[in-house]
Amino acid sequence: MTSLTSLAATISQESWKLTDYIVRNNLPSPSFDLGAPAELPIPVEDQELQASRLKLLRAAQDIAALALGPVEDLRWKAWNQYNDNISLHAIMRFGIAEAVPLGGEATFAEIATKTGVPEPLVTRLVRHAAIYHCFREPRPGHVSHTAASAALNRGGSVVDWLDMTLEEWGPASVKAVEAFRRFPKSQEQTEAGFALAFEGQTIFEFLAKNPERAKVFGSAMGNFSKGTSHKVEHLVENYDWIGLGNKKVVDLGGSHGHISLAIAKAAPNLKFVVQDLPGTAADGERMLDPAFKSRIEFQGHNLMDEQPVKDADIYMFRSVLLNWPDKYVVKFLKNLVPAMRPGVKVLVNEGCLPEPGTVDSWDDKLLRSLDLCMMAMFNSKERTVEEWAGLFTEADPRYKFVSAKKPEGSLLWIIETVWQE
Ligand SMILES: C[S@@+](CC[C@H](N)C(=O)[O-])C[C@H]1O[C@@H](n2cnc3c(N)ncnc32)[C@H](O)[C@@H]1O
Repeated sequence: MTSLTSLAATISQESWKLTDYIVRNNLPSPSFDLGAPAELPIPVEDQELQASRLKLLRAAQDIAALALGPVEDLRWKAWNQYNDNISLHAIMRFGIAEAVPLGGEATFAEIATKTGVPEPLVTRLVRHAAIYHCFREPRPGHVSHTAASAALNRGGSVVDWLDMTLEEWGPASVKAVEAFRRFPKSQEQTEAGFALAFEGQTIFEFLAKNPERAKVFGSAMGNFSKGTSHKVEHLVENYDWIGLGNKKVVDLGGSHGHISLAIAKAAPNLKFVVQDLPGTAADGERMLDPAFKSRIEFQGHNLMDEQPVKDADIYMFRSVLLNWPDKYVVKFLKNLVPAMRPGVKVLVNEGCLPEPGTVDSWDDKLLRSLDLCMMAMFNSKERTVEEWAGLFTEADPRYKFVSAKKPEGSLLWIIETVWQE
């Protein structure tokens, strides 16, 4: 049972553990100020410290909710998320962080001149964002940076992440409830929240027509793959790629080939065919390190069509099937059947929804948020291990489930099936 005092004790205890590590290692203290580290300086591989950090985060969230009381908590949850996004969205869209010099100050009028946003609006947006520690107003009318606004000023993947989230995911999520009210049993991407928000287009059609948005998406998602929970090393180090020897792997929906490349570096006898929609495959081929040209080939291929590579030993889907409703996953697996021979494997490297209460609530929230995000964007979902196994059986009972394992620290599981006649 949690109470204000036991949560406060947890917060105090876990804060001390983290502070002790930071002080003993002479690391900079976490702070909102400009110059503070952009990430909490705790090593990602130190599981004990990371567990402390999770306990602290959970307890801090829970104590805020208890201090509000259930009704106020619900009220503020709904209200704050939308309002915080207005200021954050505008700051990102109009480049307000870039208009303030790092280490200096800018007046509201100067920011208005640089960004073209009227001064009264700049004032309202910045004063709102300052409450969540993005900018400071050290004296009336003058703006300086905090650690968060400085990160926006420096640009890079965090800005791409905000850009993608606020420009595309936000509108899709606002339309999600309308989508499932209008199309309650739909398994079509064209009836998802995203399509309702973007003139009936699927996200893939939209990105194909808007290359500048595709670039932002690519950068934001690439960064997600580098995050600890999705990093490619989990797949490289937790499957016996070297033991496969001299085999051929087809990487379906492999984008620009960064996953195949990482595996190719670790297993020098494997060859790869990276398949994606023609434009993406062509870009991947152009970008490929010439040293790998003899081992990694790119091929334009639509998942909707029959698999053209018939002599591979492994067909791999990595962060691809979660974008598709069940009926399409079954279709994609059926499209592989003409290429199957006894012993050929299909690997799926995707998230698996846990049984409630079996994983840390922070990870649980991340997975369940991804599940809702998949619903809003694609009318698809995150699946349990049993649901994955069921889709293989539905596609063809000759797919035999071998194993499902979750590498330590990874949110993506490695699910293996083998073809048996
Ligand atoms: C979320 S990305 C995953 C990329 C990569 N596998 C990874 O793990 O980073 C999904 C990929 O599926 C591709 N894709 C979407 N629809 C497709 C289709 N109909 N046929 C082939 N690829 C498709 C997209 O272009 C994109 O590269």
